[in-house]
Amino acid sequence: MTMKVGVIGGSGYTGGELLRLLYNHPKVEVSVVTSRKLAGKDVWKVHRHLKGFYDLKFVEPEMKYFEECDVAFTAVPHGEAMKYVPQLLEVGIKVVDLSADYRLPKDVYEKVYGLKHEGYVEAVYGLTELHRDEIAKANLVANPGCYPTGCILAVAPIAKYAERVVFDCKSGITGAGVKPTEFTHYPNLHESVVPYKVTNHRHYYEIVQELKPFNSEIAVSFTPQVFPGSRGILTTSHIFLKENLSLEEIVRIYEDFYRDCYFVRLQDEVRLSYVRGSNFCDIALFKGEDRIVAVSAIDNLVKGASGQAIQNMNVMMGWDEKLGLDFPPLFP
Ligand SMILES: NC(=O)C1=CN([C@@H]2O[C@H](COP(=O)(O)OP(=O)(O)OC[C@H]3O[C@@H](n4cnc5c(N)ncnc54)[C@H](OP(=O)(O)O)[C@@H]3O)[C@@H](O)[C@H]2O)C=CC1
Ligand SMILES: CC(=O)N[C@@H](CCC(=O)OP(=O)(O)O)C(=O)O
Repeated sequence: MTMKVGVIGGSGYTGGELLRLLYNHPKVEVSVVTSRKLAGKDVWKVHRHLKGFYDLKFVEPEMKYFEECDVAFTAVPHGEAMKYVPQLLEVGIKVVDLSADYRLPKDVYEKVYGLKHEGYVEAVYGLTELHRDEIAKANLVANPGCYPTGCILAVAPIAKYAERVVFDCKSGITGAGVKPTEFTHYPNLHESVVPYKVTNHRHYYEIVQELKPFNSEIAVSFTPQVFPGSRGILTTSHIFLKENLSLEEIVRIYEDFYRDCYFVRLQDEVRLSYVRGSNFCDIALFKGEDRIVAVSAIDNLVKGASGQAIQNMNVMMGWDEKLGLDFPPLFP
Protein backbone atom coordinates (compact mmCIF):
# COMPACT_ATOMS: atom_id res chain seq x y z
CA MET A 1 0.00 0.00 0.00
CA THR A 2 1.28 3.49 -0.84
CA MET A 3 1.40 6.00 2.02
CA LYS A 4 0.66 9.67 1.45
CA VAL A 5 3.21 12.29 2.36
CA GLY A 6 2.86 16.05 2.77
CA VAL A 7 5.56 18.73 2.80
CA ILE A 8 5.17 22.08 4.53
CA GLY A 9 7.71 24.51 3.07
CA GLY A 10 7.92 22.84 -0.32
CA SER A 11 9.34 25.81 -2.23
CA GLY A 12 12.67 25.90 -0.38
CA TYR A 13 15.87 23.92 -0.84
CA THR A 14 15.15 21.09 1.57
CA GLY A 15 11.53 20.93 0.37
CA GLY A 16 12.75 20.57 -3.24
CA GLU A 17 15.24 17.94 -2.17
CA LEU A 18 12.51 15.98 -0.35
CA LEU A 19 10.52 15.95 -3.58
CA ARG A 20 13.52 14.79 -5.65
CA LEU A 21 14.32 11.95 -3.26
CA LEU A 22 10.75 10.88 -2.53
CA TYR A 23 9.98 10.49 -6.25
CA ASN A 24 11.80 7.15 -6.23
CA HIS A 25 10.57 5.96 -2.85
CA PRO A 26 8.70 2.67 -3.38
CA LYS A 27 6.26 3.07 -0.48
CA VAL A 28 5.16 6.71 -0.57
CA GLU A 29 3.54 9.23 -2.83
CA VAL A 30 3.78 12.98 -2.23
CA SER A 31 0.22 14.30 -2.18
CA VAL A 32 0.54 17.78 -0.60
CA VAL A 33 3.21 20.46 -1.03
CA THR A 34 2.75 23.89 0.51
CA SER A 35 3.95 27.35 -0.32
CA ARG A 36 2.31 30.55 0.88
CA LYS A 37 3.80 32.68 -1.90
CA LEU A 38 3.16 30.19 -4.70
CA ALA A 39 -0.16 28.56 -3.75
CA GLY A 40 -1.99 27.57 -6.93
CA LYS A 41 1.22 27.40 -9.01
CA ASP A 42 2.77 24.22 -10.45
CA VAL A 43 5.46 22.72 -8.24
CA TRP A 44 7.76 22.12 -11.23
CA LYS A 45 7.72 25.83 -12.11
CA VAL A 46 9.78 26.47 -8.98
CA HIS A 47 11.70 23.21 -9.01
CA ARG A 48 12.47 23.13 -12.74
CA HIS A 49 14.67 20.04 -12.37
CA LEU A 50 11.49 18.17 -11.38
CA LYS A 51 9.56 18.93 -14.58
CA GLY A 52 7.75 15.81 -15.72
CA PHE A 53 8.02 14.14 -12.33
CA TYR A 54 5.28 15.91 -10.38
CA ASP A 55 1.86 17.03 -11.48
CA LEU A 56 1.10 18.85 -8.21
CA LYS A 57 0.26 22.45 -7.41
CA PHE A 58 1.38 24.22 -4.26
CA VAL A 59 -1.33 24.77 -1.66
CA GLU A 60 -1.50 27.01 1.39
CA PRO A 61 -0.18 25.40 4.59
CA GLU A 62 -3.63 24.51 5.95
CA MET A 63 -4.36 21.41 8.02
CA LYS A 64 -7.32 20.28 5.89
CA TYR A 65 -4.89 19.21 3.15
CA PHE A 66 -3.01 16.94 5.55
CA GLU A 67 -5.98 14.89 6.75
CA GLU A 68 -5.32 12.23 4.10
CA CYS A 69 -1.59 12.10 4.82
CA ASP A 70 0.26 9.47 6.84
CA VAL A 71 3.46 11.47 7.28
CA ALA A 72 4.39 15.15 7.07
CA PHE A 73 7.73 16.88 6.76
CA THR A 74 8.04 20.44 8.03
CA ALA A 75 10.77 22.16 6.02
CA VAL A 76 10.29 25.72 7.25
CA PRO A 77 12.54 28.06 9.27
CA HIS A 78 12.91 27.62 13.01
CA GLY A 79 10.30 29.57 14.93
CA GLU A 80 7.78 28.69 12.16
CA ALA A 81 7.72 24.89 12.43
CA MET A 82 6.31 25.12 15.96
CA LYS A 83 3.16 26.71 14.47
CA TYR A 84 2.43 23.56 12.44
CA VAL A 85 3.88 20.56 14.26
CA PRO A 86 1.33 20.33 17.14
CA GLN A 87 -1.56 20.65 14.65
CA LEU A 88 -0.12 17.93 12.41
CA LEU A 89 0.28 15.61 15.38
CA GLU A 90 -3.33 16.36 16.31
CA VAL A 91 -4.42 15.32 12.82
CA GLY A 92 -2.89 11.97 13.81
CA ILE A 93 0.07 11.74 11.45
CA LYS A 94 3.76 11.20 12.01
CA VAL A 95 5.99 14.24 11.63
CA VAL A 96 9.64 14.78 10.80
CA ASP A 97 10.60 18.39 11.50
CA LEU A 98 13.66 19.61 9.62
CA SER A 99 13.91 22.84 11.59
CA ALA A 100 15.64 23.38 14.93
CA ASP A 101 12.38 23.78 16.88
CA TYR A 102 12.34 20.37 18.56
CA ARG A 103 16.01 19.43 18.81
CA LEU A 104 16.71 20.87 22.26
CA PRO A 105 14.83 20.92 25.58
CA LYS A 106 12.39 23.85 25.73
CA ASP A 107 14.41 25.99 28.15
CA VAL A 108 17.65 25.51 26.23
CA TYR A 109 15.89 26.25 22.92
CA GLU A 110 14.37 29.47 24.26
CA LYS A 111 17.75 30.65 25.54
CA VAL A 112 19.74 29.72 22.43
CA TYR A 113 17.20 30.91 19.86
CA GLY A 114 15.88 33.86 21.81
CA LEU A 115 12.32 32.75 21.02
CA LYS A 116 9.38 31.68 23.13
CA HIS A 117 8.47 28.12 22.19
CA GLU A 118 4.74 28.22 21.55
CA GLY A 119 4.15 24.59 20.62
CA TYR A 120 6.54 22.46 22.59
CA VAL A 121 6.18 18.69 22.57
CA GLU A 122 8.87 16.12 23.19
CA ALA A 123 10.58 14.73 20.13
CA VAL A 124 13.28 12.19 19.44
CA TYR A 125 16.53 13.66 18.10
CA GLY A 126 16.77 12.24 14.61
CA LEU A 127 20.39 11.32 14.16
CA THR A 128 19.34 7.91 12.90
CA GLU A 129 22.60 6.09 13.62
CA LEU A 130 22.43 7.06 17.32
CA HIS A 131 18.69 6.88 18.06
CA ARG A 132 17.22 4.28 15.73
CA ASP A 133 15.28 2.42 18.42
CA GLU A 134 13.62 5.56 19.84
CA ILE A 135 12.90 6.88 16.35
CA ALA A 136 11.07 3.64 15.54
CA LYS A 137 8.55 4.43 18.32
CA ALA A 138 8.28 8.18 17.77
CA ASN A 139 5.47 10.28 16.32
CA LEU A 140 7.71 13.36 16.13
CA VAL A 141 11.34 13.31 15.07
CA ALA A 142 13.52 16.41 15.25
CA ASN A 143 15.84 16.09 12.28
CA PRO A 144 19.36 17.26 13.22
CA GLY A 145 21.06 20.37 11.96
CA CYS A 146 23.41 19.94 9.04
CA TYR A 147 26.61 20.81 10.93
CA PRO A 148 25.73 18.62 13.94
CA THR A 149 25.16 15.62 11.64
CA GLY A 150 28.71 15.77 10.26
CA CYS A 151 30.28 16.62 13.64
CA ILE A 152 28.50 14.07 15.82
CA LEU A 153 28.95 11.17 13.40
CA ALA A 154 32.67 11.97 13.13
CA VAL A 155 33.27 11.83 16.86
CA ALA A 156 30.58 9.71 18.60
CA PRO A 157 32.50 6.40 18.41
CA ILE A 158 35.56 7.83 20.13
CA ALA A 159 33.93 10.48 22.33
CA LYS A 160 34.35 8.48 25.52
CA TYR A 161 38.15 8.48 25.06
CA ALA A 162 38.33 12.19 24.24
CA GLU A 163 39.24 15.10 26.45
CA ARG A 164 38.52 17.79 23.92
CA VAL A 165 37.32 18.08 20.32
CA VAL A 166 37.64 21.04 17.97
CA PHE A 167 35.31 21.06 14.96
CA ASP A 168 36.26 23.09 11.91
CA CYS A 169 33.36 22.96 9.41
CA LYS A 170 32.95 24.21 5.87
CA SER A 171 29.49 24.38 4.35
CA GLY A 172 28.10 24.98 0.90
CA ILE A 173 25.79 27.94 0.69
CA THR A 174 22.46 26.09 0.29
CA GLY A 175 22.78 25.62 4.06
CA ALA A 176 21.62 29.21 4.36
CA GLY A 177 18.29 28.58 2.60
CA VAL A 178 16.72 29.81 -0.63
CA LYS A 179 16.31 33.48 0.28
CA PRO A 180 19.18 35.71 -0.98
CA THR A 181 20.98 37.75 1.67
CA GLU A 182 24.10 39.88 1.85
CA PHE A 183 25.89 36.85 3.29
CA THR A 184 25.00 34.69 0.27
CA HIS A 185 25.46 37.46 -2.32
CA TYR A 186 27.84 36.16 -5.02
CA PRO A 187 30.64 38.77 -4.80
CA ASN A 188 30.71 38.43 -1.02
CA LEU A 189 31.41 34.71 -1.24
CA HIS A 190 33.01 34.04 -4.62
CA GLU A 191 36.69 32.92 -4.40
CA SER A 192 36.52 33.08 -0.65
CA VAL A 193 35.85 31.04 2.47
CA VAL A 194 33.92 32.94 5.08
CA PRO A 195 33.98 32.14 8.80
CA TYR A 196 30.89 33.28 10.70
CA LYS A 197 29.53 32.97 14.25
CA VAL A 198 33.05 31.77 14.92
CA THR A 199 32.61 31.05 18.62
CA ASN A 200 28.85 31.25 19.11
CA HIS A 201 26.87 29.25 16.56
CA ARG A 202 23.56 27.78 17.78
CA HIS A 203 24.50 24.29 16.57
CA TYR A 204 27.09 24.04 19.36
CA TYR A 205 24.29 23.12 21.78
CA GLU A 206 23.04 20.24 19.64
CA ILE A 207 26.54 18.85 19.23
CA VAL A 208 27.23 18.99 22.97
CA GLN A 209 23.81 17.51 23.78
CA GLU A 210 24.56 14.45 21.65
CA LEU A 211 28.21 13.93 22.68
CA LYS A 212 27.73 14.34 26.45
CA PRO A 213 25.96 10.98 26.93
CA PHE A 214 29.19 9.34 25.69
CA ASN A 215 31.38 11.52 27.90
CA SER A 216 29.99 14.11 30.28
CA GLU A 217 33.40 15.82 30.59
CA ILE A 218 34.11 16.31 26.89
CA ALA A 219 35.08 19.87 25.91
CA VAL A 220 33.75 21.00 22.53
CA SER A 221 34.67 23.90 20.23
CA PHE A 222 32.95 24.51 16.90
CA THR A 223 33.53 27.00 14.09
CA PRO A 224 31.38 27.16 10.93
CA GLN A 225 32.51 28.57 7.61
CA VAL A 226 30.97 28.77 4.15
CA PHE A 227 32.70 28.10 0.86
CA PRO A 228 31.41 29.20 -2.56
CA GLY A 229 29.81 25.90 -3.56
CA SER A 230 26.21 24.76 -3.47
CA ARG A 231 26.28 21.58 -1.44
CA GLY A 232 28.27 19.75 1.16
CA ILE A 233 29.76 20.05 4.61
CA LEU A 234 33.33 19.04 5.26
CA THR A 235 34.13 18.73 8.96
CA THR A 236 37.67 18.43 10.26
CA SER A 237 37.45 17.17 13.83
CA HIS A 238 40.60 17.53 15.92
CA ILE A 239 40.23 15.02 18.73
CA PHE A 240 42.54 15.19 21.73
CA LEU A 241 42.46 11.83 23.51
CA LYS A 242 42.81 11.07 27.22
CA GLU A 243 44.85 7.97 26.45
CA ASN A 244 47.07 6.84 23.63
CA LEU A 245 45.31 4.59 21.14
CA SER A 246 46.86 3.30 17.94
CA LEU A 247 45.26 4.12 14.60
CA GLU A 248 44.40 0.42 14.21
CA GLU A 249 42.53 0.45 17.55
CA ILE A 250 40.71 3.62 16.60
CA VAL A 251 39.67 2.27 13.22
CA ARG A 252 38.37 -0.88 14.92
CA ILE A 253 36.30 1.22 17.36
CA TYR A 254 34.68 3.08 14.44
CA GLU A 255 34.08 -0.11 12.46
CA ASP A 256 32.35 -1.73 15.42
CA PHE A 257 30.28 1.37 16.18
CA TYR A 258 29.04 1.72 12.60
CA ARG A 259 28.78 -1.99 11.80
CA ASP A 260 25.03 -1.80 11.08
CA CYS A 261 25.03 1.71 9.65
CA TYR A 262 24.78 1.55 5.89
CA PHE A 263 25.00 5.32 5.41
CA VAL A 264 28.26 5.78 7.29
CA ARG A 265 31.28 4.79 5.22
CA LEU A 266 34.83 4.66 6.58
CA GLN A 267 37.22 5.74 3.85
CA ASP A 268 40.98 6.37 3.59
CA GLU A 269 40.24 9.64 1.90
CA VAL A 270 37.24 11.94 2.13
CA ARG A 271 35.95 14.56 -0.27
CA LEU A 272 32.65 16.35 -0.70
CA SER A 273 32.53 15.09 -4.27
CA TYR A 274 32.40 11.47 -3.02
CA VAL A 275 29.06 12.01 -1.24
CA ARG A 276 27.33 14.66 -3.38
CA GLY A 277 23.62 14.09 -3.85
CA SER A 278 23.68 11.05 -1.56
CA ASN A 279 22.73 10.13 2.00
CA PHE A 280 26.25 8.94 2.88
CA CYS A 281 28.46 10.34 5.59
CA ASP A 282 32.08 9.46 4.77
CA ILE A 283 34.66 9.49 7.53
CA ALA A 284 38.47 9.24 7.30
CA LEU A 285 40.69 8.85 10.35
CA PHE A 286 44.25 10.10 10.82
CA LYS A 287 46.65 9.95 13.76
CA GLY A 288 49.11 12.74 14.48
CA GLU A 289 51.62 13.26 17.30
CA ASP A 290 49.19 15.27 19.40
CA ARG A 291 45.71 14.29 18.21
CA ILE A 292 43.39 12.19 16.10
CA VAL A 293 41.80 13.87 13.12
CA ALA A 294 38.45 12.59 11.84
CA VAL A 295 37.35 14.20 8.60
CA SER A 296 33.70 13.75 7.65
CA ALA A 297 31.80 14.70 4.51
CA ILE A 298 28.05 14.91 3.96
CA ASP A 299 25.73 16.54 1.47
CA ASN A 300 23.98 19.12 3.66
CA LEU A 301 20.72 18.79 1.72
CA VAL A 302 20.68 14.99 1.88
CA LYS A 303 22.27 13.39 5.00
CA GLY A 304 22.28 16.91 6.51
CA ALA A 305 18.54 17.42 5.94
CA SER A 306 16.07 15.78 3.52
CA GLY A 307 17.80 12.40 3.09
CA GLN A 308 18.14 11.90 6.82
CA ALA A 309 14.49 13.01 7.21
CA ILE A 310 13.46 10.23 4.81
CA GLN A 311 15.76 7.77 6.59
CA ASN A 312 13.93 8.72 9.81
CA MET A 313 10.51 8.33 8.18
CA ASN A 314 11.55 4.84 7.03
CA VAL A 315 12.52 3.89 10.58
CA MET A 316 9.31 5.41 12.04
CA MET A 317 7.24 3.39 9.58
CA GLY A 318 9.12 0.16 10.31
CA TRP A 319 10.61 0.01 6.80
CA ASP A 320 14.16 -0.66 5.64
CA GLU A 321 15.94 2.64 6.31
CA LYS A 322 17.56 2.57 2.86
CA LEU A 323 14.25 2.85 0.98
CA GLY A 324 14.41 5.65 -1.57
CA LEU A 325 17.98 6.46 -0.56
CA ASP A 326 20.03 3.56 -1.86
CA PHE A 327 21.85 5.06 -4.82
CA PRO A 328 25.45 6.14 -5.46
CA PRO A 329 26.59 9.76 -5.12
CA LEU A 330 26.96 12.03 -8.14
CA PHE A 331 30.65 12.24 -9.11
CA PRO A 332 32.55 14.36 -10.01
N1 LIG B 1 19.39 24.06 3.88
C1 LIG B 1 19.99 23.17 4.63
O1 LIG B 1 21.08 22.67 4.31
C2 LIG B 1 19.37 22.72 5.90
C3 LIG B 1 18.23 23.30 6.40
N2 LIG B 1 17.68 22.85 7.56
C4 LIG B 1 16.48 23.47 8.11
O2 LIG B 1 15.35 23.03 7.36
C5 LIG B 1 14.37 24.07 7.29
C6 LIG B 1 14.13 24.41 5.82
O3 LIG B 1 15.37 24.82 5.26
P1 LIG B 1 15.54 25.32 3.77
O4 LIG B 1 14.76 24.47 2.86
O5 LIG B 1 16.99 25.51 3.56
O6 LIG B 1 14.84 26.75 3.88
P2 LIG B 1 14.35 27.68 2.70
O7 LIG B 1 14.46 29.07 3.22
O8 LIG B 1 15.06 27.31 1.45
O9 LIG B 1 12.82 27.29 2.56
C7 LIG B 1 11.91 27.38 3.62
C8 LIG B 1 10.51 27.38 3.04
O10 LIG B 1 9.60 27.50 4.14
C9 LIG B 1 8.48 28.26 3.71
N3 LIG B 1 8.06 29.06 4.84
C10 LIG B 1 8.73 30.08 5.45
N4 LIG B 1 8.03 30.56 6.49
C11 LIG B 1 6.88 29.84 6.53
C12 LIG B 1 5.73 29.86 7.36
N5 LIG B 1 5.61 30.72 8.39
N6 LIG B 1 4.74 28.99 7.09
C13 LIG B 1 4.83 28.10 6.08
N7 LIG B 1 5.89 28.03 5.25
C14 LIG B 1 6.90 28.90 5.48
C15 LIG B 1 8.93 29.13 2.56
O11 LIG B 1 8.02 28.98 1.51
P3 LIG B 1 6.85 30.03 1.17
O12 LIG B 1 7.37 31.39 1.59
O13 LIG B 1 6.74 29.89 -0.29
O14 LIG B 1 5.67 29.57 1.94
C16 LIG B 1 10.28 28.55 2.13
O15 LIG B 1 10.28 28.10 0.82
C17 LIG B 1 14.94 25.24 8.08
O16 LIG B 1 14.50 25.21 9.40
C18 LIG B 1 16.43 24.99 8.02
O17 LIG B 1 17.12 25.62 9.02
C19 LIG B 1 18.21 21.81 8.23
C20 LIG B 1 19.33 21.19 7.80
C21 LIG B 1 20.03 21.64 6.61
C1 LIG C 1 25.51 27.92 5.69
C2 LIG C 1 24.45 28.25 6.71
O1 LIG C 1 24.01 29.38 6.82
N1 LIG C 1 24.02 27.26 7.48
C3 LIG C 1 23.00 27.41 8.48
C4 LIG C 1 22.70 26.09 9.12
C5 LIG C 1 21.77 25.21 8.34
C6 LIG C 1 20.98 24.30 9.25
O2 LIG C 1 21.19 23.13 9.48
O3 LIG C 1 20.10 24.95 9.90
P1 LIG C 1 19.02 24.61 11.01
O4 LIG C 1 19.68 24.36 12.31
O5 LIG C 1 18.19 25.82 11.10
O6 LIG C 1 18.25 23.45 10.56
C7 LIG C 1 23.40 28.37 9.60
O7 LIG C 1 24.57 28.53 9.85
O8 LIG C 1 22.48 28.85 10.28
